Amino acid sequence: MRYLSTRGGGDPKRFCDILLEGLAEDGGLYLPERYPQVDGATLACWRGLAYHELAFEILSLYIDDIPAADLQRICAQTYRAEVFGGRTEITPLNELEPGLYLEELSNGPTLAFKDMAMQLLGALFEYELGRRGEQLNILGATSGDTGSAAEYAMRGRAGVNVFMLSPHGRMSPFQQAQMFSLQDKNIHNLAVRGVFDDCQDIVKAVSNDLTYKKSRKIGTVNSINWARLLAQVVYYFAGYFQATKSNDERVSFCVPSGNFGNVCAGHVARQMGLPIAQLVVATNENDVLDEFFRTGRYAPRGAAHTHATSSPSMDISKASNFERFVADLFGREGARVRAAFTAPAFEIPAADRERVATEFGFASGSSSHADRLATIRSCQQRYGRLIDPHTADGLKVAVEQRQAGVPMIVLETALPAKFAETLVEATGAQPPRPAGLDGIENLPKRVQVLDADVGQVRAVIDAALGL
Ligand SMILES: Cc1ncc(COP(=O)(O)O)c(C=O)c1O
Ligand SMILES: N[C@@H](CCOP(=O)(O)O)C(=O)O
Repeated sequence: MRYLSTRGGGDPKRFCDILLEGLAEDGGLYLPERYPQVDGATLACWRGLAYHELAFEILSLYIDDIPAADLQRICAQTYRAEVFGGRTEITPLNELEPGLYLEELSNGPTLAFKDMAMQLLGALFEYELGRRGEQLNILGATSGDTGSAAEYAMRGRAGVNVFMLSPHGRMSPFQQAQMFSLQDKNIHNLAVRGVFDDCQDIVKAVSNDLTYKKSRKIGTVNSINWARLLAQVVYYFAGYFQATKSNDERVSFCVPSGNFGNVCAGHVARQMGLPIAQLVVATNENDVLDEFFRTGRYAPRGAAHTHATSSPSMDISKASNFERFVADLFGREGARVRAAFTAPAFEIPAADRERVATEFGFASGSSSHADRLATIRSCQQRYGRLIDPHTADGLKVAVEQRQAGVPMIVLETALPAKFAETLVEATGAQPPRPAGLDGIENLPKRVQVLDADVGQVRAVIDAALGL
């Protein structure tokens, strides 16, 4: 399989090259030249596979530069019950009521869905860097969960340093503690005075300076990296197999969304032929994506118009991965994609708007603080299940968008323990904490606070590398 930039520049590349490269040289994001097609016979063979076996089957359709035996071993070592809360299914499906399901994606080490891909990415980086005898300096941006998942996946790994930018004071106390309490020498936390989008802009600016990127060996763990998305495709198949008995059935997914990585993985699964009826994008008050799906206009907002909400990991107004979907919508016309994503905003023609829903199956909705609290409460009362504020955004929108006769799967993107304040406001009680995490907020913290300034970030990287 070869990979091409959404903006059409550069030559086709192989998987392991783009794994280490992250952002494409022309500022675009990598996509496979085509989506491998999965027919009924293949689905029938995959039904009943263990999660790591399913992961291997899907990954091998996209990765032809790692020997099969090695990839099989990496998948088996990554997707083990011990790493994912003792659950052998890895992403168990819970029936809330007939036709409405919650797929658990947050049983990994940092209690959010990011672990699903990040654990694999850590193993892939270590494998490929070892093979090449190289080092990688990861520059990442987080609104709360990518950061800790990446740091837990990369801590102590040979050949990898992590520099993680986060919006100063905007993550929950638990999220901050998870990241900032790590004392490993290869982990560097940089809190930026700004919002997540400022952090992501800095990551892209540093990566777009090709001389700097090459000389410092800068890579990425954000969903900028195709490998992140590819790993996330697997749990759409796993959810589908658990919710259905035959491959003639269709299901819909509702996905709490911010940077559009998670639902973009669903889009890839659907393009491969997984029988998905709808992909429902659920946003919080930062509803740029919902606005697009309702109106056809994509208008990213600045920091002043990005609200601090009680689902803070989705406080994003410039959805990086949206470019991948638009590349498919525009028939991979690189120049058109570049024009759209270098403009302050863009609007798609009416004919394309129709295709977004009919050909690609997208729908959307948004949720507010009051909705979130009400949904957490009603989910606990009706189904006896505690959910986190991001998952609540998803459940609220899922219930609104459900279609008769089509099972709806809501992706659970984090555990309630990460967002105690909102859980207490909704239910009056502290959410339970998995063992070993009591008092994490009181541990000593290691973090540097910086302005939203590319120069300051580069200076920290250079100092850490002894340059
Ligand atoms: C808990 C949680 N839910 C939802 C999202 C949104 O996912 P995405 O950015 O892939 O759209 C994030 C952040 O990415 C998150 O951390
Ligand atoms: N919500 C994310 C934001 C970054 O998203 P990514 O999927 O591009 O890594 C976070 O928790 O950091």
